[in-house]
Amino acid sequence: MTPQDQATDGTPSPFTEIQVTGESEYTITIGRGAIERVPEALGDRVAKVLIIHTPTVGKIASDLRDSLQERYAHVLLAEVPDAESAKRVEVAAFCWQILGQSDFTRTDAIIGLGGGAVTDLAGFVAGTWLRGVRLVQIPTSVLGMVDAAVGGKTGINTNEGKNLVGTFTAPTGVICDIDLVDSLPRNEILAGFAEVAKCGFIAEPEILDILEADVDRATDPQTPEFQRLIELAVGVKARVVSEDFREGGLREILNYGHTLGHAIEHAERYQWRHGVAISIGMMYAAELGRMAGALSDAAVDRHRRILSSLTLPLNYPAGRWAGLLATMQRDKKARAGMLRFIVLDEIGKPRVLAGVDDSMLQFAYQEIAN
Ligand SMILES: NC(=O)c1ccc[n+]([C@@H]2O[C@H](COP(=O)([O-])OP(=O)(O)OC[C@H]3O[C@@H](n4cnc5c(N)ncnc54)[C@H](O)[C@@H]3O)[C@@H](O)[C@H]2O)c1
Ligand SMILES: O=C(O)C(=O)C[C@@H](O)[C@H](O)[C@H](O)COP(=O)(O)O
Ligand SMILES: [Zn+2]
Repeated sequence: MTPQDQATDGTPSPFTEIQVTGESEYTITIGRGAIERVPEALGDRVAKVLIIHTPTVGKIASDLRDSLQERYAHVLLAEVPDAESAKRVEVAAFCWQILGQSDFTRTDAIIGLGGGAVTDLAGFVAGTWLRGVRLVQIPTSVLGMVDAAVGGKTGINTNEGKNLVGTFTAPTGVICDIDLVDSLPRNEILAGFAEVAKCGFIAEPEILDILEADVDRATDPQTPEFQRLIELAVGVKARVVSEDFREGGLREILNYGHTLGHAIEHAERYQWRHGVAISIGMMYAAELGRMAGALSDAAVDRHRRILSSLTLPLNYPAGRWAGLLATMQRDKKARAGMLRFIVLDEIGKPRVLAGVDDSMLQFAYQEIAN
């Protein structure tokens, strides 16, 4: 991962550019006004573009269509249901139908515009149409910018669980235009910061220092601290994905807090924000890390302090353990029926914890149950 402040022709770039390398190579462009870089991200020889978006960003989508129409023969919009309702096979089929009826070929492209749910769906559609067409992600939520749109994981949900169907589909470019989060509700900003804090806990303590110094400035899109945090979190993700795109090992650290977090999302019928569920999941993983013997009380308290400063929840009802445990058996990190968790030995030192007996899992749950 190489942050750059110079464009390839040597002229200074007004944007921060972070490269993903390895199996897939692409640039993540960050900054106010970065949406002007969409044509570069799409690349040459594209004739048709489908912009998949939610109603909440309809105006951004139609402005983007108008600007791209000067350059591309056909620019279409596909408006899909909001939030997790987008991540359903019926919605993917609706998008495939538009692509089929518009004769999209392998040189055409899809843009995912919206929160993480839409970029997950758009990525899945791009990865499956003709076995893969070009994809540019334009996240409009904090969570999309620092995580969902950035690393090439795509997915939809099934009745049995979260993200159970999906692909690894690298985008040809990711555009994180900070202007786009100006309309994002405050509670969505804070939920997105769960994934920012996650990057701090697993790999980048500077993130935690900035959050602790002044959480209001850190979460205000008008401040330099906000953009710095987006860049730091994207940097963590880009570094990990560059080394292990297909989650053979290292990439699992990005799943910190997700084993329980995904089970909570399932239990709440996907009505909870992802970041909110992950906050509880990280508190649980911290308790587990402490019980597994390594994470200090001070580090667990640091989790508690930082997540509550973001007004994120830390607890879940005591009586729900059996159902959560059953759902966690379907976690993608499980191997041969054995649950595996990401835990920390200390801040910035994640590892896999496997083969834990149910009593320890339940004991850790009691620490976060209310
Ligand atoms: N693929 C990955 O690596 C990855 C990583 C993290 C999360 N995810 C997935 O991302 C999803 C969560 O993403 P999210 O938190 O962005 O949720 P989301 O996509 O549901 O967006 C949250 C809400 O904010 C609205 N919104 C988005 N941008 C807006 C804007 N600029 N102005 C006004 N409203 C706006 C959306 O319409 C939605 O109502 C989950 O499905 C999660 O599983 C995927
Ligand atoms: O990019 C990854 O890898 C992650 O695990 C990032 C997570 O924040 C994200 O929620 C991801 O979608 C979870 O993936 P899953 O494979 O557990 O469904
Ligand atoms: Zn996540």
